[in-house]
Amino acid sequence: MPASSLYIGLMSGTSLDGVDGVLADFSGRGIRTLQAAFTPFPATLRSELMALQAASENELEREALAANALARCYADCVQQLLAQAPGPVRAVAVHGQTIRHRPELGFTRQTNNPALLAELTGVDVIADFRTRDIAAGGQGAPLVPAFHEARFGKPNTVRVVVNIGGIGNISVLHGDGRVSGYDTGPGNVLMDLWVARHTGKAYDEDGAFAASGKVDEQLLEILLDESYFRQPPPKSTGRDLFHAEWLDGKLAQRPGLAPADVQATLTRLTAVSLARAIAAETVDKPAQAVYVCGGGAYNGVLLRDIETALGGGIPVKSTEELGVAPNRVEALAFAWLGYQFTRRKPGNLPAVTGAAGLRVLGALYPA
Ligand SMILES: Nc1ncnc2c1ncn2[C@@H]1O[C@H](COP(=O)(O)OP(=O)(O)OP(=O)(O)O)[C@@H](O)[C@H]1O
Ligand SMILES: CC(=O)N[C@H]1[C@@H]2OC[C@@H](O2)[C@@H](O)[C@@H]1O[C@H](C)C(=O)O
Repeated sequence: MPASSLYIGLMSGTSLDGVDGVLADFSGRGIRTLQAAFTPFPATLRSELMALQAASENELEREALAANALARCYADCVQQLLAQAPGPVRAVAVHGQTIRHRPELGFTRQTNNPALLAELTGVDVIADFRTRDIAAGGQGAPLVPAFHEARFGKPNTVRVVVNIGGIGNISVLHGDGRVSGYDTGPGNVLMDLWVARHTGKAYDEDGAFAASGKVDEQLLEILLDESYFRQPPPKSTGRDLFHAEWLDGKLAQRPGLAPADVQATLTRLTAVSLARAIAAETVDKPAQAVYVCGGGAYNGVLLRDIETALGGGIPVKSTEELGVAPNRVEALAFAWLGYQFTRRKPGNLPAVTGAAGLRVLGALYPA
């Protein structure tokens, strides 16, 4: 019997909202998503994962316990997908939960318990996708550009794929096989933090809170005065840099603003930092369109801000137009990375991460 071409991809990203899963088919032509599922994190796990983003008391033990709880959430998501699978699933490819990302120190940490996940699901698990790229001198991130090229690339067409999760990142598909990309800075992470502080909501639904305020140009300049934005690629970032203390330090330089005005300005910050990165990477040939994925694709104010920041001449669309719903792209990317692993094909792009060469990414935990 030929090996199954069905894979499950799981991604739980910097927003810490839960785990997105897809069941994908890599048989024949194309990459097809058959089903999708989402398992939200219980509030206790979410707050513990948030706490583990920075040094704290007894963190070794707490990380191990959080990894066990995380594996149970992953298993729940996998079970939902297995129940709908038309045949046996070859492997589950799981990102894990980033709790530290310090490539400049030679490490990144995605907490996880893939052995427990294999035990709970009875399916091969492929995990730990970033460390090999870092071992080869790379950033270990972003990894999605190779997948974006495989799924969304079109010959002789310059396309930009923008992921707006907690962190923002771009993939520029130059249409001639070249791909560039990097993390641009905050995606939703600062907006989420601010809206939660002032309204108690987890995120700014369709940018409504931002729309009720106005951008403060002075604060925007203060926020943009961050060396990360000026740093040349390869580069990647996370909550290690863009956290509450970072924001509060900036706001202290421009006190007394209405909360809605700060939200409007944070939305603009994400848009401007993305647009500047896109412009810098497409100087020789402008992009024909920008395709947005990640939760930020559901924020209309942010999308309009990006279009304006790009100068108005480049259409900003959803990856839905290319056949993949925005909230499925990252999980599908990990299913693809799992597929690459089983074929012993590389998952990284040295031109993006800065690694010394192409590498097979991941480690196998057999069922
Ligand atoms: N309807 C909506 N309106 C506005 N924002 C939304 C909406 N839905 C989702 N979001 C935003 O998207 C975020 C989740 O995005 P996503 O799941 O892509 O992030 P992630 O995968 O955790 O992060 P990363 O890609 O950085 O690892 C939410 O925290 C929220 O800020
Ligand atoms: C270290 C880490 O978890 N990085 C994430 C994060 O979320 C978005 C951005 O920062 C990106 O670099 C990456 O995720 C995607 C899946 C990637 O590797 O391409």
